[in-house]
Amino acid sequence: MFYSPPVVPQKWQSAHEAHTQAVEQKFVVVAAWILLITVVVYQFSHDIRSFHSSNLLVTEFAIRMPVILVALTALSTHYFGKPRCSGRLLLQLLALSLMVMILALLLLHLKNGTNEFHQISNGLVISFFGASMLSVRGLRDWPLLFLLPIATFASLAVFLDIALEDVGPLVFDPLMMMVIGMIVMTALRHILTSEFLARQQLREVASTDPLTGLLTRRAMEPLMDHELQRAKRADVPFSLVLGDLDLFKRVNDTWGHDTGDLVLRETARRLKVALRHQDALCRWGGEELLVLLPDTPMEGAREVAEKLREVAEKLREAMIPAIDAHGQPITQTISLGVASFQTDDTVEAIVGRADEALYLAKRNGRNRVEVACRVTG
Ligand SMILES: Nc1nc2c(ncn2[C@@H]2O[C@H](COP(=O)(O)OP(=O)(O)OP(=O)(O)O)[C@@H](O)[C@H]2O)c(=O)[nH]1
Repeated sequence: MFYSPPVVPQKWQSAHEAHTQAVEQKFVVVAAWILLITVVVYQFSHDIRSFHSSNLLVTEFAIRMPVILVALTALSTHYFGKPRCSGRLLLQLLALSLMVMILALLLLHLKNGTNEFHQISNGLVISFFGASMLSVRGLRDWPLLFLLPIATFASLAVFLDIALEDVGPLVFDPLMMMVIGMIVMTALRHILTSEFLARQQLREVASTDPLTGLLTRRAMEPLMDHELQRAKRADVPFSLVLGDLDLFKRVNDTWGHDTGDLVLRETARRLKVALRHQDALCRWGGEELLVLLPDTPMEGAREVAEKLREVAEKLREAMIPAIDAHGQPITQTISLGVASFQTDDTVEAIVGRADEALYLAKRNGRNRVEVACRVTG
């Protein structure tokens, strides 16, 4: 195939959906302004356009009304937040009301036998192109935006005894514009998706520690902020566990930096497997790891920390094949400090308390868990 459209991997599907919705929200504002201005201009520019059906002015205005109302609704949603309508729905309504308007105008002029079809034909070309540009979701929108209005129009034409042969030449150009519009919109959508994928890849590189594959400290900070806000708003607990590999310098000094890296990587992998899906584990510093435990009070966090300590301790058996060349097993343990959210907390304060608890764990002999004291106000 000469062209393959960008494919969004499963893991980014929901982020891509959010991105598409954000694009739709912006797009709808531009589209609403353009439609509002053009429809109003067309309503009041009959003389300039040598459009002589002034007796149909009121009927035409009624036919244009749905577009005006949908555009005003879209602008009101954007500027005042009310009514709450999704961008996609508004785009569909804008495109649909545009199609209904232009086909109804065509029907009106055909029925009344006016001779201004070159004007109507121009309007059809512009409207069909416009509606196809509003179909942000591509061909999925096509049946609703084109098939339904055109089928309704054809049925009404037959019902009103309008010969469909007379309509054919009028709709040929607009249908071509519809095809062109769909192609342009598809290309635009693919460009937007490619940009989204490039941005996601960059973000993933920036948020992943290359040695351990864990989140970086920078990626963890917004997660902690988010959890702090949620805890304050919804009164749900959360905890942090700060872990530090014990006497890690000795591993490096004895076995070399490469083996140190291996121990660090394997510890990180095993701790990650031991955590729940919603927990976040990051490399906080050199050989320091930080765990964010949402919806977890102090006691639960202590249990998790104890489990992590045991997992790290078992690393000794796991590492034997990896360091077989040296002929000796590595003993690697971890000390952990636990701190939980308290009213009026800040992220820095919780991390600070977890750090103090970790310091205590080191002082009390390493390979142990300590819990930060409650700060009473
Ligand atoms: N191999 C390797 N070593 C690292 C990495 N990051 C930090 N380190 C080492 O980790 C060691 C940390 O040593 P210290 O801070 O003295 O602490 P420790 O030896 O772990 O002793 P305690 O923390 O008191 O138990 C240093 O030697 C760092 O060079 C890394 O990415 N790879």
